[in-house]
Amino acid sequence: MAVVGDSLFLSRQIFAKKHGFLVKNQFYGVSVRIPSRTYSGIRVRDRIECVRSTLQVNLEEEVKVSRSFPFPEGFLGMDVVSERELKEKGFMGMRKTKLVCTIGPACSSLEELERLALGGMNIARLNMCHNSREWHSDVIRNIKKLNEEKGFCISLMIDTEGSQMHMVDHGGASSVKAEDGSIWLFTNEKFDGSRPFTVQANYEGFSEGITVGDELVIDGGMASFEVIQKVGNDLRCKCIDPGLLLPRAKLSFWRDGKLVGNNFGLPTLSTKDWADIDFGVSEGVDFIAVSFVKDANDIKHLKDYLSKRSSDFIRVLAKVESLESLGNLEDIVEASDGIMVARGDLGVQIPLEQIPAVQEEIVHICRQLNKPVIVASQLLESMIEYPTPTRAEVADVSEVVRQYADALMLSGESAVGSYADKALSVLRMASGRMELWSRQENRHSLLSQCQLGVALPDRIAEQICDCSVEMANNLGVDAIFVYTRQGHMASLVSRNRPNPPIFAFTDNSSTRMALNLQWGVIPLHVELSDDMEDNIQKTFDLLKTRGMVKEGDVVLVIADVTPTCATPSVFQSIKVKTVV
Ligand SMILES: Nc1ncnc2c1ncn2[C@@H]1O[C@H](COP(=O)(O)OP(=O)(O)O)[C@@H](O)[C@H]1O
Ligand SMILES: C=C(OP(=O)(O)O)C(=O)O
Ligand SMILES: [K+]
Ligand SMILES: [Mg+2]
Repeated sequence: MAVVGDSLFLSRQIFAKKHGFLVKNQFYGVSVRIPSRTYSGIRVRDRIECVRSTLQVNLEEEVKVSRSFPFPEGFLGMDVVSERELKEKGFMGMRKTKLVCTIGPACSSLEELERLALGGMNIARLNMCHNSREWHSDVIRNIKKLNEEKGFCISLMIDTEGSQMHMVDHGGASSVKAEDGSIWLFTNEKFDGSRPFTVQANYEGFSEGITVGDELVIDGGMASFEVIQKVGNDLRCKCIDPGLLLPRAKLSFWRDGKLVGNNFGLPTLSTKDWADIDFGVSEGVDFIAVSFVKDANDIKHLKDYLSKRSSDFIRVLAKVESLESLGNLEDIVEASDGIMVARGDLGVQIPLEQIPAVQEEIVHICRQLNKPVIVASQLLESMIEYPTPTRAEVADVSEVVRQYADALMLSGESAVGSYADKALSVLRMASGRMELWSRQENRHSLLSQCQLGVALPDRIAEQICDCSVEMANNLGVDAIFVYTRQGHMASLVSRNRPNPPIFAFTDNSSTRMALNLQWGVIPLHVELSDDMEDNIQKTFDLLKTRGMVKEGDVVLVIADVTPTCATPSVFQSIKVKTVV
């Protein structure tokens, strides 16, 4: 590994030998951060040429090995599941809503992960609350192995633990019952094993600002207590609503129907979270989901940190799961690369009956501001234990799809459940059915006019995407092809939720993995040249050889690949082409 102060080689071959490898004289496998410019991605060849002329360049930080497998000639990177779906069901049969699975002990072996991959998992989520980094690292290795060897395209997400008040495990018991009227001591004092009627909180300041008469709610309503005495930092409480205390159950305090002491000034990212983030960077994950985001600064701070640490563009998702985040929603959405509606903790901080409306509002704002949104938690909760979902659960999943969220997420259903594959297939079936219904019934909810871009090229891009989707729907084209480096145009097209699938061609590896989260987008890898006609012909030929398009298919083509020598507006284009 090169470090700060190292100088950089002269020849491509020597560089490759040290930090990557050459295949057919093409350079693969590393990205390099050089002062004032980042050289990243797969095709470093041209960039190496320009570095060559500088002769000696100080590396700003260590050279990082990123996406490390060489793409063979003609590599498209279309995941085998989408390819199979296309061949079996045609363009219109392709699923649009993306699926995220939380990986836990019930699905972490290579075989189990492959079953989820075959079932349509687009993103694997690793919840850093649980298990060791070594364990997560093994899962990441397995997912990368499946991508490289079996042709899947599964993106990786880590989810931070965040600073949250909860009970610590109580001496191995899976749960403890709190009976009506029983008196309990809540303390931060550490003790081994279990003590009757004593609960240990994870955070020493947990009782700060709490007064006699406040209500202590466990896991958003599993059980409730009234604070009857404050003894130093400890709280003596009487159970007023009996229930189960599970390991790591969440604690929240209420006064006059309002949440009090919102995590008491704990930082959004703890020391452990920063270490987990560094772990994610070194493992080359695609997304970092930040728990308990309070405001946009939390996100800006992390994005700034990542831009200095990683030469890959790691997307930062904000989890909306606190009262505070709801107050700063638009700013948070704007600052982040996507949102997770984390209904689990949200249900601890706001009354449950408010969740459906809040969810719909967040999904709507994300679409307006062009950010992907995941709806998470308890979608199919009963399937942790049972092989079929309840009718209410299927209705909930379908409602998320009807609202046009980008992705659905499994938590315990896949992480610890007995029927992970079945739960995934319920998501697949329910989303496919609701998407079809929405199309057939023409239920498109049109975007309300909301101009995102300010500069002319951005406004042009937006107009092209809005109009092209109207065109694609009216003409009934088979597919939309978007040529894009950063994925912006692909996401603008996705935002309009078109009837046909969106094939997004990019030469940027992190763009390809990030687009996995976007509704209706099938990300593909292609070497993009400045000659757009050539790009289009090349991809048509490739897809035709693979049997994915055939003569007579009609494709709407949008280009967003701007040659360095031209002004952007000249090259953003839209055309309809028939495959010949
Ligand atoms: N990596 C893991 N190792 C062990 N258990 C896990 C892991 N990830 C998730 N789980 C289990 O799955 C459950 C549901 O996952 P999730 O919703 O992500 O977490 P939580 O319930 O803690 O918010 C967790 O409560 C935990 O029991
Ligand atoms: C997804 C969520 O976060 P976590 O599982 O990390 O608590 C949630 O609270 O809904
Ligand atoms: K988490
Ligand atoms: Mg949460």
